[in-house]
Amino acid sequence: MRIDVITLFPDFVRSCAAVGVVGRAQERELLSVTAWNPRDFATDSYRTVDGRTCGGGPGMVMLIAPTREAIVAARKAGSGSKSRTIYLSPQGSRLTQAKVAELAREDHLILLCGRYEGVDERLIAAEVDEEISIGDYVLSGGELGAAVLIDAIGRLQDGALNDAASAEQDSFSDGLLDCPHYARPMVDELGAVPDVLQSGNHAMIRRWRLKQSLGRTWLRRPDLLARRELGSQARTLLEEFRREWLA
Ligand SMILES: Nc1nonc1C(=O)NC1CCNCC1
Repeated sequence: MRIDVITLFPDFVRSCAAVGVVGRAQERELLSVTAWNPRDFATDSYRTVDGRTCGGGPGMVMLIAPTREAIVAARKAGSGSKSRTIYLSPQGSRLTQAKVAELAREDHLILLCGRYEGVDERLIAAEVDEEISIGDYVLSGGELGAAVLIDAIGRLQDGALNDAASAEQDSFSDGLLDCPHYARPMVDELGAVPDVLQSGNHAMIRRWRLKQSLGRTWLRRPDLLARRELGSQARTLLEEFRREWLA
């Protein structure tokens, strides 16, 4: 998968994509992340990329011309594979794991990162396929949104995680929050690892983990539970968790 990022801060984006699972995915050529700076496409001697907001008011807006040139160059670099252009913005649809999984199947993504008040609306209308928000708050730039997207998508590339199963067990991957995790020592001054996890009984461990995921989701994110069909085993486990919790 190829990801091109349009950003005034290419070093930031490159450094985010060079570490951890995403860095390893790039080394394994499962993913490439390339940054394009609109400033490199500005034609004036000041390399201008922003302009005053039309109609007055505070702040600057990213200019069409250099930003569009950077998008076109990124699209061309994708050597013909169909690209999908995403603008990171608070006006976008909230990012979910389902959306991450959908985008992770694309061959070529172009991520547009706004700065200042954002990007000229005409450029969004002409070049952007979808606006995505990473949350209902305002950042100083879309780069953190792009970094979040690159990380979430990168870890889903086949071969990126040493154990592919962990992607399936992550929070949200099955619409539930993740279960608690423990490492040695089995007994610590902070407490002991639950006995079931020391039992070696894999069926009981799977049952315990599902029960914990269901219970945590019920306690912390009932909205997720409301959206999820529960099978009979899940309903039984959740009931068991609720009874124990309320006892
Ligand atoms: N929330 C967000 N999810 O993606 N991008 C977000 C964001 O706040 N972008 C900034 C909005 C103000 N202009 C600079 C960029």
